[in-house]
Amino acid sequence: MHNVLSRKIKGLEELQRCLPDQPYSIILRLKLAKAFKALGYPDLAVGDAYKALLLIDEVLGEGEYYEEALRTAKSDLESIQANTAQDAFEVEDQNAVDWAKTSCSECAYEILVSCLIDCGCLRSAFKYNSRALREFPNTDHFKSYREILAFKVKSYFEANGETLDVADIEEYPDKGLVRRELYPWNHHEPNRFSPETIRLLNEEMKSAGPKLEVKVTTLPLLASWNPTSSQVKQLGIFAKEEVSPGELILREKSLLTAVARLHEFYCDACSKKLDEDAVTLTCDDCNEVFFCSEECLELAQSQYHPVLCGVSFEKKARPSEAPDVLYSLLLIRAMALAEVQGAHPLDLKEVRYIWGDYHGLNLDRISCVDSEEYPKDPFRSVPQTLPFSFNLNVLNPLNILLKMDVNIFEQSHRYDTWIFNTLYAKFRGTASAEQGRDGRPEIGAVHPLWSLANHSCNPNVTWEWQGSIKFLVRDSLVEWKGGEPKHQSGLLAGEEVLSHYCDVTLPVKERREWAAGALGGECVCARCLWEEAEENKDKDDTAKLQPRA
Ligand SMILES: C[S@@+](CC[C@H](N)C(=O)[O-])C[C@H]1O[C@@H](n2cnc3c(N)ncnc32)[C@H](O)[C@@H]1O
Repeated sequence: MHNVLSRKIKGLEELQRCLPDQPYSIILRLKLAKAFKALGYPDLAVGDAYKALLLIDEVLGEGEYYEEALRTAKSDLESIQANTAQDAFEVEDQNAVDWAKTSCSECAYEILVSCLIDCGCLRSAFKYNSRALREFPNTDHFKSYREILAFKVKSYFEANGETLDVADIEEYPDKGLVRRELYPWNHHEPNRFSPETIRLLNEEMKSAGPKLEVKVTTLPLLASWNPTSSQVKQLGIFAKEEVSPGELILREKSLLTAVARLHEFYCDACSKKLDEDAVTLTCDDCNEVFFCSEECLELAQSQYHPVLCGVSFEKKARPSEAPDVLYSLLLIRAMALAEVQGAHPLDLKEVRYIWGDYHGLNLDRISCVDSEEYPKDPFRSVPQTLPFSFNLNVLNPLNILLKMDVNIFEQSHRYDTWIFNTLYAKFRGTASAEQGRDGRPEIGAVHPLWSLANHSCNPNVTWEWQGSIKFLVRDSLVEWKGGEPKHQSGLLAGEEVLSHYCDVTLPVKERREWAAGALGGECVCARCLWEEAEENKDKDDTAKLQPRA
Protein backbone atom coordinates (compact mmCIF):
# COMPACT_ATOMS: atom_id res chain seq x y z
CA MET A 1 0.00 0.00 0.00
CA HIS A 2 1.13 3.55 -0.69
CA ASN A 3 3.49 4.89 1.97
CA VAL A 4 1.45 7.87 3.13
CA LEU A 5 -1.80 5.94 3.17
CA SER A 6 -0.35 2.90 4.87
CA ARG A 7 1.33 5.11 7.48
CA LYS A 8 -1.96 6.82 8.21
CA ILE A 9 -3.81 3.52 8.48
CA LYS A 10 -1.12 2.14 10.79
CA GLY A 11 -1.50 5.28 12.91
CA LEU A 12 -5.24 4.68 13.08
CA GLU A 13 -4.75 1.04 14.08
CA GLU A 14 -2.36 2.10 16.84
CA LEU A 15 -5.03 4.40 18.21
CA GLN A 16 -7.58 1.59 17.99
CA ARG A 17 -5.21 -0.66 19.94
CA CYS A 18 -5.17 1.91 22.79
CA LEU A 19 -8.94 1.70 23.23
CA PRO A 20 -9.07 -1.34 25.55
CA ASP A 21 -6.74 0.45 28.01
CA GLN A 22 -8.25 3.91 27.65
CA PRO A 23 -11.94 3.41 26.86
CA TYR A 24 -12.98 6.58 28.68
CA SER A 25 -10.39 8.90 27.14
CA ILE A 26 -11.96 11.92 25.44
CA ILE A 27 -8.64 12.75 23.81
CA LEU A 28 -8.32 9.26 22.32
CA ARG A 29 -11.82 9.52 20.81
CA LEU A 30 -10.96 12.90 19.32
CA LYS A 31 -7.71 11.55 17.88
CA LEU A 32 -9.61 8.64 16.33
CA ALA A 33 -12.21 11.01 14.88
CA LYS A 34 -9.45 13.17 13.35
CA ALA A 35 -7.68 10.10 11.95
CA PHE A 36 -10.89 8.84 10.31
CA LYS A 37 -11.61 12.28 8.90
CA ALA A 38 -8.12 12.60 7.44
CA LEU A 39 -8.42 9.15 5.84
CA GLY A 40 -11.67 10.08 4.07
CA TYR A 41 -14.20 8.48 6.42
CA PRO A 42 -16.24 11.41 7.78
CA ASP A 43 -19.00 8.95 8.74
CA LEU A 44 -16.64 7.06 11.05
CA ALA A 45 -15.31 10.35 12.44
CA VAL A 46 -18.92 11.21 13.37
CA GLY A 47 -19.08 8.08 15.55
CA ASP A 48 -16.00 8.93 17.60
CA ALA A 49 -16.75 12.67 17.86
CA TYR A 50 -20.17 11.72 19.22
CA LYS A 51 -18.61 9.30 21.74
CA ALA A 52 -16.25 12.12 22.80
CA LEU A 53 -19.31 14.30 23.47
CA LEU A 54 -20.90 11.48 25.49
CA LEU A 55 -17.72 11.21 27.59
CA ILE A 56 -17.65 14.98 28.09
CA ASP A 57 -21.23 14.71 29.38
CA GLU A 58 -20.05 11.97 31.76
CA VAL A 59 -17.29 14.23 33.12
CA LEU A 60 -19.71 17.14 33.54
CA GLY A 61 -22.85 15.38 34.54
CA GLU A 62 -21.82 12.70 37.00
CA GLY A 63 -23.44 9.96 34.89
CA GLU A 64 -22.93 6.20 35.10
CA TYR A 65 -19.29 6.43 33.98
CA TYR A 66 -18.52 9.71 35.77
CA GLU A 67 -15.67 8.41 37.91
CA GLU A 68 -13.87 6.56 35.10
CA ALA A 69 -14.30 9.48 32.68
CA LEU A 70 -13.12 12.09 35.21
CA ARG A 71 -10.12 9.99 36.29
CA THR A 72 -9.10 9.53 32.64
CA ALA A 73 -9.64 13.23 31.83
CA LYS A 74 -7.34 14.17 34.74
CA SER A 75 -4.62 11.80 33.65
CA ASP A 76 -4.93 12.93 29.98
CA LEU A 77 -4.60 16.55 31.06
CA GLU A 78 -1.52 15.71 33.15
CA SER A 79 0.08 13.97 30.13
CA ILE A 80 -0.65 16.99 27.93
CA GLN A 81 1.02 19.25 30.50
CA ALA A 82 4.05 16.96 30.66
CA ASN A 83 4.33 16.81 26.85
CA THR A 84 3.95 20.53 26.31
CA ALA A 85 6.42 21.29 29.14
CA GLN A 86 3.98 23.65 30.75
CA ASP A 87 4.50 24.49 34.39
CA ALA A 88 3.26 21.32 35.96
CA PHE A 89 0.55 21.76 38.53
CA GLU A 90 -1.56 19.16 40.23
CA VAL A 91 -4.65 18.61 38.12
CA GLU A 92 -7.76 18.99 40.25
CA ASP A 93 -11.21 17.65 39.34
CA GLN A 94 -12.32 21.16 38.40
CA ASN A 95 -9.38 21.61 35.96
CA ALA A 96 -10.40 18.45 34.14
CA VAL A 97 -14.06 19.50 34.09
CA ASP A 98 -13.15 22.94 32.69
CA TRP A 99 -10.87 21.40 30.07
CA ALA A 100 -13.55 18.92 28.95
CA LYS A 101 -16.16 21.69 28.80
CA THR A 102 -14.05 24.05 26.73
CA SER A 103 -11.33 22.81 24.38
CA CYS A 104 -12.50 19.15 24.20
CA SER A 105 -16.11 20.10 23.68
CA GLU A 106 -15.32 22.67 20.98
CA CYS A 107 -13.12 20.19 19.13
CA ALA A 108 -15.75 17.41 19.33
CA TYR A 109 -18.52 19.70 18.02
CA GLU A 110 -16.25 20.95 15.26
CA ILE A 111 -15.54 17.45 13.96
CA LEU A 112 -19.10 16.24 14.47
CA VAL A 113 -20.77 19.14 12.64
CA SER A 114 -18.30 19.30 9.73
CA CYS A 115 -18.45 15.53 9.16
CA LEU A 116 -22.25 15.40 9.45
CA ILE A 117 -22.37 18.05 6.72
CA ASP A 118 -19.98 15.95 4.58
CA CYS A 119 -22.27 12.94 5.04
CA GLY A 120 -25.42 14.83 4.03
CA CYS A 121 -26.94 14.65 7.54
CA LEU A 122 -28.00 18.29 7.49
CA ARG A 123 -30.74 18.05 10.12
CA SER A 124 -28.40 16.51 12.69
CA ALA A 125 -25.58 18.91 11.73
CA PHE A 126 -27.94 21.84 12.20
CA LYS A 127 -29.00 20.64 15.66
CA TYR A 128 -25.43 20.07 16.89
CA ASN A 129 -24.20 23.32 15.38
CA SER A 130 -26.97 25.22 17.19
CA ARG A 131 -25.85 23.60 20.45
CA ALA A 132 -22.23 24.45 19.69
CA LEU A 133 -23.16 28.07 18.96
CA ARG A 134 -24.95 28.31 22.30
CA GLU A 135 -21.83 27.05 24.08
CA PHE A 136 -19.28 28.88 21.92
CA PRO A 137 -21.15 31.89 20.53
CA ASN A 138 -18.08 33.74 19.30
CA THR A 139 -16.43 30.90 17.45
CA ASP A 140 -15.95 31.56 13.76
CA HIS A 141 -16.16 28.00 12.46
CA PHE A 142 -19.57 27.38 14.00
CA LYS A 143 -20.78 30.65 12.47
CA SER A 144 -19.47 29.58 9.08
CA TYR A 145 -21.06 26.11 9.43
CA ARG A 146 -24.37 27.90 10.05
CA GLU A 147 -23.93 29.72 6.72
CA ILE A 148 -22.93 26.53 4.89
CA LEU A 149 -25.90 24.66 6.33
CA ALA A 150 -28.34 27.45 5.44
CA PHE A 151 -27.05 27.39 1.86
CA LYS A 152 -27.20 23.59 1.54
CA VAL A 153 -30.67 23.33 3.04
CA LYS A 154 -31.95 26.16 0.82
CA SER A 155 -30.49 24.50 -2.29
CA TYR A 156 -32.04 21.18 -1.29
CA PHE A 157 -35.54 22.64 -0.93
CA GLU A 158 -35.23 24.74 -4.07
CA ALA A 159 -34.21 21.65 -6.03
CA ASN A 160 -37.45 20.06 -4.79
CA GLY A 161 -39.54 23.10 -5.74
CA GLU A 162 -40.05 24.24 -2.13
CA THR A 163 -38.89 27.23 -0.14
CA LEU A 164 -36.88 27.23 3.03
CA ASP A 165 -39.34 29.60 4.76
CA VAL A 166 -41.94 26.88 5.07
CA ALA A 167 -39.52 24.12 5.90
CA ASP A 168 -39.53 22.72 9.37
CA ILE A 169 -36.14 21.56 10.73
CA GLU A 170 -37.59 18.07 10.98
CA GLU A 171 -37.97 18.15 7.19
CA TYR A 172 -34.27 18.85 6.56
CA PRO A 173 -32.50 16.02 4.73
CA ASP A 174 -30.64 13.76 7.12
CA LYS A 175 -29.04 11.00 5.16
CA GLY A 176 -26.38 10.53 2.54
CA LEU A 177 -24.07 7.96 1.02
CA VAL A 178 -20.68 6.88 2.37
CA ARG A 179 -17.91 4.48 1.33
CA ARG A 180 -18.99 0.84 1.23
CA GLU A 181 -15.73 -0.79 2.02
CA LEU A 182 -13.86 -3.74 3.39
CA TYR A 183 -12.01 -1.48 5.82
CA PRO A 184 -8.24 -2.10 5.82
CA TRP A 185 -8.35 -2.66 9.60
CA ASN A 186 -11.25 -5.13 9.43
CA HIS A 187 -9.55 -8.39 10.43
CA HIS A 188 -12.84 -10.27 10.82
CA GLU A 189 -13.58 -10.70 7.12
CA PRO A 190 -12.60 -14.24 6.08
CA ASN A 191 -11.01 -15.12 2.77
CA ARG A 192 -14.30 -16.15 1.18
CA PHE A 193 -12.53 -18.13 -1.54
CA SER A 194 -10.15 -20.20 0.60
CA PRO A 195 -10.62 -23.99 0.62
CA GLU A 196 -11.26 -23.73 4.38
CA THR A 197 -14.19 -21.30 3.89
CA ILE A 198 -15.67 -23.39 1.09
CA ARG A 199 -15.35 -26.51 3.25
CA LEU A 200 -17.09 -24.79 6.19
CA LEU A 201 -19.92 -23.49 4.01
CA ASN A 202 -20.41 -26.91 2.46
CA GLU A 203 -20.55 -28.50 5.92
CA GLU A 204 -23.50 -26.15 6.67
CA MET A 205 -24.99 -26.87 3.26
CA LYS A 206 -25.09 -30.62 3.97
CA SER A 207 -28.11 -30.22 6.23
CA ALA A 208 -29.83 -27.26 4.50
CA GLY A 209 -29.44 -28.44 0.90
CA PRO A 210 -27.79 -31.86 0.60
CA LYS A 211 -27.88 -31.84 -3.21
CA LEU A 212 -26.14 -28.46 -3.40
CA GLU A 213 -22.63 -27.13 -2.96
CA VAL A 214 -20.99 -23.72 -2.70
CA LYS A 215 -18.27 -22.99 -5.26
CA VAL A 216 -16.16 -20.06 -6.38
CA THR A 217 -17.41 -18.56 -9.64
CA THR A 218 -16.85 -15.56 -11.90
CA LEU A 219 -19.51 -12.93 -12.48
CA PRO A 220 -19.75 -9.83 -14.63
CA LEU A 221 -18.81 -6.75 -12.60
CA LEU A 222 -21.83 -4.48 -12.72
CA ALA A 223 -20.62 -1.38 -10.86
CA SER A 224 -20.42 1.40 -13.43
CA TRP A 225 -17.75 3.31 -11.45
CA ASN A 226 -15.17 0.56 -11.76
CA PRO A 227 -13.66 0.72 -15.25
CA THR A 228 -10.65 -1.41 -14.31
CA SER A 229 -12.26 -4.81 -14.49
CA SER A 230 -15.16 -6.50 -16.27
CA GLN A 231 -15.37 -9.59 -14.09
CA VAL A 232 -15.29 -10.39 -10.43
CA LYS A 233 -14.62 -13.53 -8.39
CA GLN A 234 -17.55 -14.43 -6.14
CA LEU A 235 -19.38 -17.40 -4.65
CA GLY A 236 -22.40 -19.21 -6.02
CA ILE A 237 -24.51 -22.32 -5.35
CA PHE A 238 -24.34 -25.33 -7.70
CA ALA A 239 -26.21 -28.63 -8.03
CA LYS A 240 -24.07 -31.64 -7.09
CA GLU A 241 -26.38 -34.00 -8.94
CA GLU A 242 -29.32 -33.89 -11.32
CA VAL A 243 -32.48 -32.49 -9.68
CA SER A 244 -36.04 -32.84 -10.96
CA PRO A 245 -38.47 -29.96 -11.52
CA GLY A 246 -40.58 -29.17 -8.44
CA GLU A 247 -38.03 -30.57 -5.97
CA LEU A 248 -37.28 -28.69 -2.77
CA ILE A 249 -33.52 -28.25 -2.73
CA LEU A 250 -32.79 -25.90 0.15
CA ARG A 251 -34.49 -25.19 3.46
CA GLU A 252 -32.80 -22.73 5.77
CA LYS A 253 -33.88 -21.21 9.06
CA SER A 254 -32.25 -18.07 10.42
CA LEU A 255 -32.48 -16.10 13.66
CA LEU A 256 -31.21 -12.97 11.95
CA THR A 257 -34.72 -11.64 11.35
CA ALA A 258 -36.57 -8.37 11.86
CA VAL A 259 -40.23 -7.61 12.39
CA ALA A 260 -41.20 -3.99 11.83
CA ARG A 261 -44.82 -4.32 12.92
CA LEU A 262 -46.65 -5.54 15.99
CA HIS A 263 -45.13 -8.72 17.21
CA GLU A 264 -48.45 -10.52 17.63
CA PHE A 265 -48.48 -11.23 13.91
CA TYR A 266 -45.07 -12.82 13.45
CA CYS A 267 -42.79 -15.29 15.22
CA ASP A 268 -40.05 -13.18 16.81
CA ALA A 269 -37.40 -15.80 16.03
CA CYS A 270 -38.03 -17.03 12.48
CA SER A 271 -40.57 -14.33 11.40
CA LYS A 272 -43.19 -16.89 10.34
CA LYS A 273 -46.69 -15.42 10.12
CA LEU A 274 -48.67 -16.51 13.17
CA ASP A 275 -52.03 -18.06 12.70
CA GLU A 276 -54.66 -15.87 14.42
CA ASP A 277 -56.44 -18.83 15.98
CA ALA A 278 -53.42 -20.91 16.89
CA VAL A 279 -52.01 -20.93 20.41
CA THR A 280 -48.79 -18.96 20.36
CA LEU A 281 -45.98 -19.01 22.86
CA THR A 282 -44.58 -15.92 24.50
CA CYS A 283 -41.67 -14.87 26.69
CA ASP A 284 -42.98 -15.14 30.28
CA ASP A 285 -40.90 -12.18 31.45
CA CYS A 286 -41.80 -9.46 28.97
CA ASN A 287 -44.91 -10.88 27.27
CA GLU A 288 -44.01 -8.73 24.29
CA VAL A 289 -42.67 -11.28 21.82
CA PHE A 290 -44.43 -14.31 20.36
CA PHE A 291 -43.19 -17.56 18.88
CA CYS A 292 -44.53 -20.13 16.44
CA SER A 293 -43.05 -23.14 18.26
CA GLU A 294 -41.22 -24.40 21.35
CA GLU A 295 -38.15 -24.68 19.16
CA CYS A 296 -38.22 -20.97 18.24
CA LEU A 297 -38.91 -19.94 21.86
CA GLU A 298 -35.93 -21.98 23.05
CA LEU A 299 -33.68 -20.68 20.29
CA ALA A 300 -34.64 -17.10 21.13
CA GLN A 301 -33.97 -17.59 24.84
CA SER A 302 -30.63 -19.25 24.26
CA GLN A 303 -29.34 -17.11 21.38
CA TYR A 304 -30.57 -13.50 21.63
CA HIS A 305 -33.72 -12.62 23.56
CA PRO A 306 -32.42 -12.28 27.16
CA VAL A 307 -30.58 -9.01 26.36
CA LEU A 308 -33.60 -7.58 24.52
CA CYS A 309 -36.22 -8.73 27.03
CA GLY A 310 -38.24 -5.64 28.01
CA VAL A 311 -36.16 -3.33 25.80
CA SER A 312 -38.41 -1.12 23.73
CA PHE A 313 -37.34 0.45 20.47
CA GLU A 314 -38.91 2.75 17.95
CA LYS A 315 -40.29 0.95 14.93
CA LYS A 316 -42.38 3.73 13.47
CA ALA A 317 -40.89 5.38 10.43
CA ARG A 318 -41.82 7.72 7.63
CA PRO A 319 -42.72 5.64 4.54
CA SER A 320 -39.46 6.68 2.82
CA GLU A 321 -37.44 5.40 5.78
CA ALA A 322 -39.30 2.09 6.27
CA PRO A 323 -36.69 -0.13 4.49
CA ASP A 324 -33.88 1.52 6.46
CA VAL A 325 -35.70 0.82 9.72
CA LEU A 326 -35.91 -2.86 8.78
CA TYR A 327 -32.13 -2.94 8.26
CA SER A 328 -31.65 -1.23 11.62
CA LEU A 329 -33.80 -3.91 13.30
CA LEU A 330 -31.55 -6.55 11.71
CA LEU A 331 -28.58 -4.69 13.18
CA ILE A 332 -30.17 -4.79 16.62
CA ARG A 333 -30.78 -8.53 16.27
CA ALA A 334 -27.15 -9.07 15.22
CA MET A 335 -25.96 -7.14 18.29
CA ALA A 336 -28.24 -9.20 20.55
CA LEU A 337 -27.00 -12.48 18.99
CA ALA A 338 -23.41 -11.32 19.50
CA GLU A 339 -24.04 -10.22 23.07
CA VAL A 340 -25.73 -13.43 24.22
CA GLN A 341 -23.17 -15.61 22.45
CA GLY A 342 -20.21 -13.49 23.63
CA ALA A 343 -19.14 -13.16 19.99
CA HIS A 344 -17.95 -10.32 17.78
CA PRO A 345 -20.93 -9.31 15.57
CA LEU A 346 -18.81 -9.75 12.41
CA ASP A 347 -17.93 -13.32 13.47
CA LEU A 348 -21.55 -14.49 13.76
CA LYS A 349 -22.24 -17.45 11.50
CA GLU A 350 -25.23 -15.58 10.05
CA VAL A 351 -22.96 -12.69 9.02
CA ARG A 352 -19.36 -13.79 8.57
CA TYR A 353 -19.47 -15.27 5.07
CA ILE A 354 -22.01 -13.05 3.39
CA TRP A 355 -21.03 -10.63 0.70
CA GLY A 356 -20.85 -6.93 1.63
CA ASP A 357 -20.72 -5.66 -1.96
CA TYR A 358 -17.68 -3.54 -1.08
CA HIS A 359 -16.26 -1.26 -3.77
CA GLY A 360 -13.20 -3.51 -4.24
CA LEU A 361 -11.07 -0.68 -5.66
CA ASN A 362 -7.39 -0.54 -4.90
CA LEU A 363 -7.13 2.41 -2.51
CA ASP A 364 -3.58 3.10 -3.66
CA ARG A 365 -4.70 3.80 -7.20
CA ILE A 366 -7.43 6.23 -6.26
CA SER A 367 -6.52 9.89 -6.60
CA CYS A 368 -5.97 12.07 -3.55
CA VAL A 369 -4.46 9.34 -1.39
CA ASP A 370 -0.86 10.32 -1.92
CA SER A 371 -1.24 13.82 -0.63
CA GLU A 372 -0.22 14.57 2.93
CA GLU A 373 -2.54 17.55 2.79
CA TYR A 374 -6.10 17.50 3.91
CA PRO A 375 -8.20 15.84 1.16
CA LYS A 376 -10.39 18.21 -0.84
CA ASP A 377 -13.00 15.51 -1.26
CA PRO A 378 -14.08 14.35 2.22
CA PHE A 379 -14.35 10.77 0.93
CA ARG A 380 -11.01 10.87 -0.93
CA SER A 381 -12.71 10.21 -4.28
CA VAL A 382 -13.81 6.72 -3.26
CA PRO A 383 -17.34 5.90 -4.58
CA GLN A 384 -20.08 6.29 -2.00
CA THR A 385 -22.82 3.67 -2.21
CA LEU A 386 -23.70 2.86 1.41
CA PRO A 387 -26.65 4.79 2.87
CA PHE A 388 -25.74 6.53 6.11
CA SER A 389 -27.74 8.50 8.65
CA PHE A 390 -26.64 9.78 12.03
CA ASN A 391 -29.72 8.26 13.56
CA LEU A 392 -29.50 4.72 12.15
CA ASN A 393 -25.72 4.30 11.87
CA VAL A 394 -24.63 5.94 15.13
CA LEU A 395 -27.28 7.11 17.57
CA ASN A 396 -29.80 4.29 17.44
CA PRO A 397 -27.34 1.36 17.76
CA LEU A 398 -25.56 3.06 20.68
CA ASN A 399 -28.86 3.80 22.44
CA ILE A 400 -30.01 0.21 22.06
CA LEU A 401 -26.68 -1.07 23.37
CA LEU A 402 -27.07 1.18 26.42
CA LYS A 403 -30.56 -0.26 26.96
CA MET A 404 -29.04 -3.73 26.63
CA ASP A 405 -26.67 -2.76 29.48
CA VAL A 406 -23.64 -2.93 27.22
CA ASN A 407 -20.78 -0.63 28.15
CA ILE A 408 -20.38 1.17 24.81
CA PHE A 409 -16.99 2.59 25.77
CA GLU A 410 -15.33 -0.63 26.92
CA GLN A 411 -16.94 -2.60 24.08
CA SER A 412 -15.88 -0.27 21.24
CA HIS A 413 -13.92 -3.09 19.61
CA ARG A 414 -17.24 -4.93 19.12
CA TYR A 415 -19.62 -2.06 18.58
CA ASP A 416 -18.18 0.77 16.55
CA THR A 417 -19.49 2.77 13.58
CA TRP A 418 -17.28 0.89 11.10
CA ILE A 419 -18.73 -2.39 12.43
CA PHE A 420 -22.31 -1.09 12.10
CA ASN A 421 -21.49 0.10 8.56
CA THR A 422 -20.03 -3.31 7.65
CA LEU A 423 -23.13 -5.07 8.97
CA TYR A 424 -25.38 -2.71 7.02
CA ALA A 425 -23.29 -3.32 3.86
CA LYS A 426 -23.78 -7.07 4.29
CA PHE A 427 -27.51 -6.82 5.04
CA ARG A 428 -28.23 -4.45 2.15
CA GLY A 429 -26.88 -6.92 -0.38
CA THR A 430 -28.49 -10.04 1.02
CA ALA A 431 -31.56 -9.45 3.19
CA SER A 432 -34.98 -10.49 1.97
CA ALA A 433 -37.98 -8.39 2.92
CA GLU A 434 -41.72 -8.86 2.71
CA GLN A 435 -44.14 -6.00 2.38
CA GLY A 436 -47.36 -5.48 4.26
CA ARG A 437 -50.65 -4.57 2.59
CA ASP A 438 -49.69 -0.87 2.53
CA GLY A 439 -46.55 -1.69 0.53
CA ARG A 440 -44.19 -0.96 3.43
CA PRO A 441 -41.62 -3.59 4.40
CA GLU A 442 -42.92 -5.59 7.31
CA ILE A 443 -40.41 -8.37 7.92
CA GLY A 444 -36.82 -8.90 6.88
CA ALA A 445 -34.24 -11.67 7.27
CA VAL A 446 -30.75 -12.69 6.33
CA HIS A 447 -30.36 -16.35 5.37
CA PRO A 448 -26.61 -16.82 4.89
CA LEU A 449 -26.68 -19.88 2.62
CA TRP A 450 -29.69 -18.86 0.54
CA SER A 451 -28.05 -15.48 -0.03
CA LEU A 452 -25.10 -17.13 -1.80
CA ALA A 453 -27.29 -17.78 -4.86
CA ASN A 454 -26.76 -15.43 -7.79
CA HIS A 455 -29.46 -13.80 -9.86
CA SER A 456 -30.85 -14.43 -13.32
CA CYS A 457 -33.94 -13.05 -15.05
CA ASN A 458 -34.32 -16.60 -16.33
CA PRO A 459 -34.03 -18.37 -12.96
CA ASN A 460 -34.11 -22.13 -12.50
CA VAL A 461 -35.51 -21.94 -8.95
CA THR A 462 -38.24 -20.06 -7.13
CA TRP A 463 -38.15 -19.23 -3.46
CA GLU A 464 -40.66 -19.23 -0.66
CA TRP A 465 -40.26 -17.73 2.76
CA GLN A 466 -42.48 -18.83 5.63
CA GLY A 467 -40.29 -19.04 8.70
CA SER A 468 -37.65 -21.05 6.87
CA ILE A 469 -36.62 -20.00 3.40
CA LYS A 470 -36.86 -22.58 0.60
CA PHE A 471 -35.56 -23.01 -2.92
CA LEU A 472 -37.79 -25.08 -5.22
CA VAL A 473 -36.67 -26.09 -8.67
CA ARG A 474 -38.99 -24.42 -11.19
CA ASP A 475 -41.49 -26.60 -13.01
CA SER A 476 -41.07 -24.46 -16.09
CA LEU A 477 -38.66 -21.73 -17.11
CA VAL A 478 -39.60 -18.19 -18.10
CA GLU A 479 -40.66 -18.06 -21.72
CA TRP A 480 -38.78 -15.49 -23.76
CA LYS A 481 -38.23 -15.52 -27.47
CA GLY A 482 -34.44 -15.41 -27.41
CA GLY A 483 -34.22 -18.31 -24.94
CA GLU A 484 -32.08 -21.32 -25.80
CA PRO A 485 -34.22 -24.14 -27.26
CA LYS A 486 -32.34 -26.76 -25.18
CA HIS A 487 -33.39 -25.41 -21.96
CA GLN A 488 -35.74 -27.49 -19.90
CA SER A 489 -36.58 -27.12 -16.25
CA GLY A 490 -34.73 -29.14 -13.61
CA LEU A 491 -31.06 -28.90 -12.73
CA LEU A 492 -28.18 -30.80 -14.29
CA ALA A 493 -25.25 -31.91 -12.15
CA GLY A 494 -22.82 -28.97 -11.96
CA GLU A 495 -25.43 -26.40 -13.05
CA GLU A 496 -25.58 -23.16 -11.09
CA VAL A 497 -28.67 -22.46 -8.98
CA LEU A 498 -29.98 -19.15 -10.31
CA SER A 499 -32.37 -17.27 -8.06
CA HIS A 500 -34.22 -14.04 -8.86
CA TYR A 501 -33.85 -10.70 -7.09
CA CYS A 502 -36.89 -9.17 -8.86
CA ASP A 503 -40.23 -10.11 -10.36
CA VAL A 504 -39.16 -11.88 -13.57
CA THR A 505 -42.53 -11.34 -15.26
CA LEU A 506 -41.78 -7.60 -15.67
CA PRO A 507 -40.28 -6.02 -18.81
CA VAL A 508 -36.49 -5.56 -18.92
CA LYS A 509 -36.37 -1.92 -17.80
CA GLU A 510 -38.47 -2.50 -14.67
CA ARG A 511 -36.63 -5.72 -13.84
CA ARG A 512 -33.30 -3.96 -14.02
CA GLU A 513 -34.52 -1.10 -11.82
CA TRP A 514 -35.86 -3.52 -9.21
CA ALA A 515 -32.77 -5.72 -9.06
CA ALA A 516 -30.14 -2.95 -9.31
CA GLY A 517 -29.89 -2.41 -5.55
CA ALA A 518 -29.23 -6.08 -4.77
CA LEU A 519 -27.01 -6.54 -7.82
CA GLY A 520 -24.95 -3.38 -7.42
CA GLY A 521 -25.70 -2.37 -11.03
CA GLU A 522 -27.74 -3.11 -14.14
CA CYS A 523 -28.43 -6.79 -14.84
CA VAL A 524 -26.61 -8.14 -17.92
CA CYS A 525 -28.06 -11.67 -17.96
CA ALA A 526 -28.69 -13.20 -21.39
CA ARG A 527 -32.41 -12.42 -21.24
CA CYS A 528 -31.86 -8.75 -20.30
CA LEU A 529 -29.30 -8.25 -23.06
CA TRP A 530 -31.54 -9.89 -25.68
CA GLU A 531 -34.68 -7.99 -24.62
CA GLU A 532 -32.77 -4.71 -24.46
CA ALA A 533 -31.46 -5.28 -28.00
CA GLU A 534 -35.00 -6.07 -29.21
CA GLU A 535 -36.34 -2.88 -27.62
CA ASN A 536 -33.58 -0.83 -29.21
CA LYS A 537 -34.33 -2.43 -32.59
CA ASP A 538 -38.00 -1.46 -32.22
CA LYS A 539 -36.99 2.11 -31.33
CA ASP A 540 -34.70 2.31 -34.39
CA ASP A 541 -37.44 1.00 -36.67
CA THR A 542 -39.94 3.53 -35.29
CA ALA A 543 -37.40 6.34 -35.77
CA LYS A 544 -36.83 5.26 -39.40
CA LEU A 545 -40.58 5.43 -40.06
CA GLN A 546 -40.82 9.05 -38.80
CA PRO A 547 -41.16 11.47 -41.77
CA ARG A 548 -38.22 13.87 -41.98
CA ALA A 549 -38.96 17.51 -41.24
C1 LIG B 1 -26.80 -12.06 -2.62
S1 LIG B 1 -25.20 -11.96 -3.26
C2 LIG B 1 -25.05 -13.43 -4.17
C3 LIG B 1 -23.87 -14.23 -3.71
C4 LIG B 1 -22.55 -13.61 -4.02
N1 LIG B 1 -22.14 -13.93 -5.37
C5 LIG B 1 -21.47 -14.05 -3.05
O1 LIG B 1 -20.32 -14.22 -3.44
O2 LIG B 1 -21.78 -14.16 -1.87
C6 LIG B 1 -25.48 -10.72 -4.46
C7 LIG B 1 -24.23 -10.24 -5.18
O3 LIG B 1 -23.82 -11.21 -6.12
C8 LIG B 1 -23.47 -10.60 -7.36
N2 LIG B 1 -24.39 -11.12 -8.38
C9 LIG B 1 -25.45 -11.93 -8.21
N3 LIG B 1 -26.03 -12.22 -9.37
C10 LIG B 1 -25.33 -11.62 -10.34
C11 LIG B 1 -25.44 -11.52 -11.75
N4 LIG B 1 -26.42 -12.12 -12.43
N5 LIG B 1 -24.53 -10.75 -12.41
C12 LIG B 1 -23.55 -10.14 -11.76
N6 LIG B 1 -23.39 -10.17 -10.42
C13 LIG B 1 -24.27 -10.90 -9.72
C14 LIG B 1 -23.58 -9.11 -7.16
O4 LIG B 1 -22.31 -8.63 -6.83
C15 LIG B 1 -24.49 -8.97 -5.97
O5 LIG B 1 -24.20 -7.82 -5.23
